[in-house]
Amino acid sequence: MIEVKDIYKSFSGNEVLKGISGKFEEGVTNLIIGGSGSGKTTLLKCMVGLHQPDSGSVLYDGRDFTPMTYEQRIEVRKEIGMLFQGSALFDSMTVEDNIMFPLNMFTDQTRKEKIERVNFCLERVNLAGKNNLFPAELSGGMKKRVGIARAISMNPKYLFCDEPNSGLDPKTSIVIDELIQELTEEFKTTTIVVTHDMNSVMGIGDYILFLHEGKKFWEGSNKEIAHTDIKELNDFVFASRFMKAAKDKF
Ligand SMILES: Nc1ncnc2c1ncn2[C@@H]1O[C@H](COP(=O)(O)OP(=O)(O)OP(=O)(O)O)[C@@H](O)[C@H]1O
Repeated sequence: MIEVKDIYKSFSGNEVLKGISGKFEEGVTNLIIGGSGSGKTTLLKCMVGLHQPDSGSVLYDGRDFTPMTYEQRIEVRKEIGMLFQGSALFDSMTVEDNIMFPLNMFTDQTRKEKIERVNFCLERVNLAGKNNLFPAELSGGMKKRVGIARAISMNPKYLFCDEPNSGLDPKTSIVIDELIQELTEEFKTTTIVVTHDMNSVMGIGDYILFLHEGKKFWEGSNKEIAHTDIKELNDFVFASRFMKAAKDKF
């Protein structure tokens, strides 16, 4: 479980996060949603240590991450898998080398062990045998799946996904969402997905934290979201005419 407590973060006097708290349980898919500029990515970066919050704390199963030294953070970092926006694969490396990268960085496994792990991860994301392809030879959806394979290569306790559906067609987006949900349940990871994709919200949002202008405006599940009367949340979730019309069916 990851808990954030009263996180504040400003950039040059611009207060972006204004006291965010929330609990992200293991084995379920937790979403951070909100409009553009609401602070989702900033919160995620504060959680993984890419930004230092001005105040507040981030607890990884009770371990307070924010005051940790660089060396202590590395130990927690080894337990974190991260799927970056746009996949962030190394273009000059094969699929195999991309997935092996964290294993080379953080473990002293033999090459045979690393290849076995790469093959397991590739199989798990339905890309068995694609080891020697380069990112340029992959579709957007395949790149995401390689990104996921790399994110789970270290068998993480915590899995962060920043906009996993960006740039994907709706059908491929659902495949990626379902894969994230399956892996979360199978490996009991504490999974946090930053998204503004409404299909994801309705499909996999076990717990949803809605940010608006740097504040937590609402939290709940995808079953509850359709029945809230918070205007800011309704404006966000049911922004399109299609979603407005479909609201009563949820
Ligand atoms: N490194 C930074 N320096 C200065 N301002 C920043 C920095 N990072 C984010 N901001 C500002 O913080 C605000 C929130 O940005 P953030 O990227 O967290 O929003 P978001 O909800 O993830 O938006 P989007 O959905 O568009 O990615 C924006 O006003 C942005 O300009």
